[in-house]
Amino acid sequence: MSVYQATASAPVNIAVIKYWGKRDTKLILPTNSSLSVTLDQDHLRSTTTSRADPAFTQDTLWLNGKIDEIKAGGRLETCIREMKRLRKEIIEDKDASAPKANQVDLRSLQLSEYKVHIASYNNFPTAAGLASSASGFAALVSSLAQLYSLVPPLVSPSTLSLIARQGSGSACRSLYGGFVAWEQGVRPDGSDSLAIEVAPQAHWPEMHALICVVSDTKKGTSSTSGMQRTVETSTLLQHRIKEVVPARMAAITTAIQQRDFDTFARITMADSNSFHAVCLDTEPPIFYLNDVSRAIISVVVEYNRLSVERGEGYKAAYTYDAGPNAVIYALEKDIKEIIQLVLAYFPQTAGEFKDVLGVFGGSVQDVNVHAKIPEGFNDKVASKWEVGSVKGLIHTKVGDGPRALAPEEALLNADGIPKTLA
Ligand SMILES: Nc1ncnc2c1ncn2[C@@H]1O[C@H](COP(=O)(O)OP(=O)(O)OP(=O)(O)O)[C@@H](O)[C@H]1O
Ligand SMILES: C[C@@](O)(CCOP(=O)(O)OP(=O)(O)O)CC(=O)O
Repeated sequence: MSVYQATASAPVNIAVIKYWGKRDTKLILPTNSSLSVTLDQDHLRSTTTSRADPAFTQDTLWLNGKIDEIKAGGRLETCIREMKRLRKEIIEDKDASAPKANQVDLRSLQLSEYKVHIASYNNFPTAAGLASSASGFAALVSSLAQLYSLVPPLVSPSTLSLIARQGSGSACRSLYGGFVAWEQGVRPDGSDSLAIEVAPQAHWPEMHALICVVSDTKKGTSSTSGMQRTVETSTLLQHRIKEVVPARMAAITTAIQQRDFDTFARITMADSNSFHAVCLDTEPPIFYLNDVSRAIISVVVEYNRLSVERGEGYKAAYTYDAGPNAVIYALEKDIKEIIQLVLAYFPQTAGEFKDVLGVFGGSVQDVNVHAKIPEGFNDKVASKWEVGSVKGLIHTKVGDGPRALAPEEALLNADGIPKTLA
């Protein structure tokens, strides 16, 4: 009997214009458009295998080897149901004699009527403010799209993004590589609230990112509940939605198209600040940044001041999601200097984090030997922190969209059970 199984991986994305607020919590329709950079899956990714089988008795999902309950009416159920519906609508209803591999078994069920087993694995901490829900739901939708043959040119990533969006808003942007906008849309049914590609990865491959992991534990206020509270209580959010974001979306799109890093950096930092300002304007206030986050901001601000003084314009852009971890965007030519600077203020545990060693062209036991403050930098802007204040550094760059993986990469065994559990 045929095996109906597919594996896909999907990237994390980190927004430079932040999504914060829903106008419809069930359909996950945002109060403003947003824009992100997709990060390289060679570093951070979710991998998901989906399998449809007439012998399965219920839809089941394992996340990192543990069953994740698919609650009725919940986000996982919505995504799985919508992918089955799309399969039925686009393929099965159109062609009763659909290709054999997509067709029937002894009980005359269509593929979309089989129950599915899904195994997913994140190669980085889940629910720690590293956008696991974004890569996770994008990988889920991508693996089901492969399984159900809902692939281009029949189905575009934008169409799939409509479904990933209902898993987690930011997930819709992980359906594309490169630079991606999530257009808020106006229709009440959400059919125009989708992701579009602003520029592919190849347009600006020099865009690198340094993730400073300040905390890898579960955060206090989830994005979902935090943004809802902001919508209900913040007056500043209304100004952000109406006046601030639309102009920034247009300006940063142009900056990306023109590969204008200085403007890209100014807008990115301004929007991170605006997002954290509306968090503070929430009742009761929400604090995602901590003292380490703020020290990183001070270091980046001084670095940019020096860069302007040198006539080079802004060279680093910090941005923070709903947690204390910093993502610093910078061009490839400057990333080494920035990593050296970060090491000078936030020393790493010797021998542990090797994710930044690539730029130093070799391996040493203690990455801290590379710490260096550029000449002319006012080193009083922040104090030097203890080892471990920044727990890890991940050097990555702009990356591609979801990938279809080979059968050998499957996370399910021949019985449709995660290989790690068998
Ligand atoms: N690989 C995955 N497959 C399916 N669902 C996932 C996957 N990874 C994460 N999720 C879902 O996303 C939730 C975590 O989302 P949450 O928003 O709390 O954290 P985060 O995405 O790391 O942070 P943020 O979105 O604020 O950056 C998990 O509890 C799980 O429900
Ligand atoms: C701060 C953010 O990262 C918020 C992300 O929120 P989520 O997409 O995690 O929220 P839900 O739609 O409720 O799942 C900004 C962004 O990614 O644009």
